[in-house]
Amino acid sequence: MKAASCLPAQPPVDELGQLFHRLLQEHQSVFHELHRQQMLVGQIGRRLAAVLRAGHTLLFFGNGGSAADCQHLAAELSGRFQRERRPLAAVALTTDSSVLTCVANDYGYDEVFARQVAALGRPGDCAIGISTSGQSRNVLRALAVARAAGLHTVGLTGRDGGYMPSFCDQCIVVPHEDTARIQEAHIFIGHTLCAQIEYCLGLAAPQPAAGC
Ligand SMILES: O=C(CO)[C@@H](O)[C@H](O)[C@H](O)[C@H](O)COP(=O)(O)O
Ligand SMILES: [Zn+2]
Repeated sequence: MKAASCLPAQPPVDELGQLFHRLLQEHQSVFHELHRQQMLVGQIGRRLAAVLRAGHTLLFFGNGGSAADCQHLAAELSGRFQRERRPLAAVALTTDSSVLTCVANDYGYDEVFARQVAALGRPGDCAIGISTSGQSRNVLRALAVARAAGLHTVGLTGRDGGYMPSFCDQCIVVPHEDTARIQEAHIFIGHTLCAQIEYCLGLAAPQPAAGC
């Protein structure tokens, strides 16, 4: 075990304070931008609710931190979010290491999500790709396969959107350069979508969302 004397004598209060100050400013500008896009968030939430109401499935996919977001959001829906209610059909395509390693090894990493979408996706389902850069080829490939198979396609992305908007029926771009800030905005959007799904399906206490 490391001796306590290895720790700095004083916590770097000024640096931490500056960091928090900068993060607050960055979050303020990101959330200001999301506020501008709230109509789009509402439209996507209503569309996802309609997909689920019709007995279809949401398929989530992304890399790294976005893979974690996919699992997080699929769990909110198939497991539990804010209310006791029936489980909803949502799955993350990022979790089965046997499928991921088989497909990457035999067909290439670009195919790891596309092949699962081809195997599992049905017309009327919704494919949700998450990529902070909008440049990840495996995410773009899966969206292309989904669209060709008659799935609705939704993207969460960042920076200038990369190629994502042209692969998606509905796409939210978080116009920030820092991957961490984009991911934080994505999980905020994801939670908002979960709340709206529960509201639209009559599964939660009222929240301000019209026209479900
Ligand atoms: O979480 C982080 C960085 O915050 C990383 O794991 C990050 O998700 C990975 O580098 C991803 O491969 C980036 O892919 P993408 O978001 O550009 O599609
Ligand atoms: Zn991250």
